[in-house]
Amino acid sequence: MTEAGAIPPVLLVGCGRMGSALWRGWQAQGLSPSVVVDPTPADLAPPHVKVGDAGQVPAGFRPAIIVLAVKPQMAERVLPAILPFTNDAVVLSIMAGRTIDGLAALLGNTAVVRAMPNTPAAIGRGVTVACAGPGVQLAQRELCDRLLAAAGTTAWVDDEALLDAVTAVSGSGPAYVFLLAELLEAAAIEQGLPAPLARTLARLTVSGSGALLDASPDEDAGSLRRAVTSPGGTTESALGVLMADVAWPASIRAAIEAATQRSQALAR
Ligand SMILES: NC(=O)C1=CN([C@@H]2O[C@H](COP(=O)(O)OP(=O)(O)OC[C@H]3O[C@@H](n4cnc5c(N)ncnc54)[C@H](OP(=O)(O)O)[C@@H]3O)[C@@H](O)[C@H]2O)C=CC1
Ligand SMILES: O=C(O)[C@@H]1CCC=N1
Repeated sequence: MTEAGAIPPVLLVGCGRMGSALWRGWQAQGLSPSVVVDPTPADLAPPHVKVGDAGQVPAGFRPAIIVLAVKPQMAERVLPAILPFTNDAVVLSIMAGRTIDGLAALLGNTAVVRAMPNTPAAIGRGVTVACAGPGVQLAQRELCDRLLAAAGTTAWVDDEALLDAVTAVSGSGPAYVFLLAELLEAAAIEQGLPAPLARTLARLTVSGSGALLDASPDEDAGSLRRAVTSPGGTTESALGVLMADVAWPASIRAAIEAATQRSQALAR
C-alpha cells in the first residue's frame, strides 16, 4: 500500500508536450513520477530523476508503472530499452494508433493499457479514454486510472477499436478549439478591431463559452447556442453560413473521419 498522495514508482518515458501535460496534472495533485527518460525533457519541478536515455535509468529501479509518451514512430526504438524495467510493471501507452497487441509483441508478457489523453491534462481538465489489455490486473488498472484521473476525467472501454475515434475527437480535439480561437482573432482583425482587442475577444469567447458549457451540465450545447441566437439577429446570419451542409457539418465530419483513419493507419 502507498500512503495517500504518494504513488508507487513511475517511469515516464517521453516528456514532451503530452508527457509533460500529464506530469503537470500529477504534480498539481502532489503526485510525481520517480524517473523521467527524455533527451530534452520539459522543465518540470523535482523531486525526480531525469535521464536522457533508458540505458541511464538507475540500476535496480523497479517501477510499478511505465508511462510511454513518445511518438508512435519511436516505439520500436524505445521499447527494447525499457524491457529491463518491465518486471511486474504495467505499461501505460498513450501513443496514438499503437495497439495493445503490437506493444505486447515488443514487450513480451508485460501487461499493457492503451489510453488516449488530451493536453488540458496540464490543468487537470483533460479527458482520457483507456482500454486494458489481456492480463492487466485490477490493481494495475486502478493505478493507471489514478494517474490518468489526476489529469482529469477518465473513461474505460472494452473495445480497443474505439480508441481511433476517441483520438480523433478528444485526443486531437483541443487543436480544433484552438484553431477556432485563431480564426476568430484573424477575422476580428479583418473587421477592423485592433489586434490586442481581437486576441482578447477571441480567447475569452472560446474559454468563457467552454466554461459556460462546463457549468451547464443539464443543457446541451445546442440549447446554449440557441440562447445566443435572436430571431433575425446577428448570430442567425453567422450560423446560416457556418451551419450550411457544406460548411461546418461537412468539415467537422470529414476532419474527424480523416483523424480516425490516420489513427487506424498508425496501428501496429
Ligand atoms: N500532443 C498531444 O496532444 C497528444 C499526444 N499523444 C501521444 O503522446 C505521444 C507524445 O506526443 P507529444 O507529447 O505530442 O510529442 P513530443 O514530441 O512533444 O514528445 C515526445 C518526447 O519524447 C522524447 N523522446 C525522443 N526519443 C526518446 C527516447 N528514446 N526516450 C525517451 N524520450 C524520447 C522527445 O524528445 P525530442 O523532442 O528531443 O526528440 C520528446 O520530448 C505520442 O505518441 C502522441 O500520439 C496523445 C494524446 C494527445
Ligand atoms: O496528433 C497526434 O497524432 C496526437 C494524438 C492526439 C493528439 N495528438
